[in-house]
Amino acid sequence: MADCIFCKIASGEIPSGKVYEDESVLAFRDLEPQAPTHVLIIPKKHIGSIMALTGADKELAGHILTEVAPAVARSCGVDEGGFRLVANTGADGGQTVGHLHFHLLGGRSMTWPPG
Ligand SMILES: CCNS(=O)(=O)OC[C@H]1O[C@@H](n2cnc3c(N)ncnc32)[C@H](O)[C@@H]1O
Repeated sequence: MADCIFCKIASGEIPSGKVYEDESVLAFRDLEPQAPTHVLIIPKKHIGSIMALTGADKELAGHILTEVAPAVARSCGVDEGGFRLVANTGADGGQTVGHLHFHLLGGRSMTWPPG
């Protein structure tokens, strides 16, 4: 999507701290990290949010959850200590960038419930 900042990162128009990339997914460090490890995992394809996923995205979604997130967790060294994987969705969910992304936060203890 032309005016989507994460699409611009996915295309390389905007630089990012890449930690993982394949043909369909990109992961990069968050600009304002909320934990020692704070990585965003995004589909390169523009999908607005969790609510915009369709059956056609099942393989992509499964790839992110079963392969990419674990690989990023391992590469960031948070797989054993534990991490949080968050997809903020919509206004009440705190989503400010309208391109589906999963926050992978680790390196410190997380509190519950989330704020
Ligand atoms: C309030 C959470 N809102 S959010 O769940 O929508 O998360 C958006 C996240 O994108 C991050 N972000 C915005 N622009 C960039 C960028 N150019 N590079 C890396 N991270 C970015 C923000 O710091 C924020 O954590």
